[in-house]
Amino acid sequence: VKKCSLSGSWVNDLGSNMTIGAVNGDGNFEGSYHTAVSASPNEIKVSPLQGSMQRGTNQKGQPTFGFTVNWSFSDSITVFTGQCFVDNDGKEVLKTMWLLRSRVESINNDWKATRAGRNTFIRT
Ligand SMILES: CN1C(=O)N(C)[C@H]2CS[C@@H](CCCCC(=O)O)[C@H]21
Repeated sequence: VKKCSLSGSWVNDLGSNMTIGAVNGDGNFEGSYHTAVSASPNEIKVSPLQGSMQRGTNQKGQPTFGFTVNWSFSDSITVFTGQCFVDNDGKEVLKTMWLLRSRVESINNDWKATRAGRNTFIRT
């Protein structure tokens, strides 16, 4: 039967690597995110992530989830949400959408402070 587990190591098409630890009884998890690219001029560092996945029998082994990456090298934060699928070749894949919120100097710049996108992760 199809079953997709979030724990372990993942890579996306931007070359970012993510490692997710064990999912606890509440469906919560922690991990780390290492990005290859950034909008920040600062030196890129590994950043912590924390999140939750839906549990319960109705997930049919392909659970939905959300997590937040608190960037350790820039004044920004990204929230991801998505679902863990087993694709048609039997491979696990995370289909996600994300919002990247950067700190801006003034409320007048709030309009340009949030970037959005889609992203797919496969297992490394
Ligand atoms: C590399 N990325 C990646 O793997 N994404 C899915 C997107 C959404 S988070 C962003 C990186 C943000 C780094 C911190 C900053 O530039 O403020 C970009």
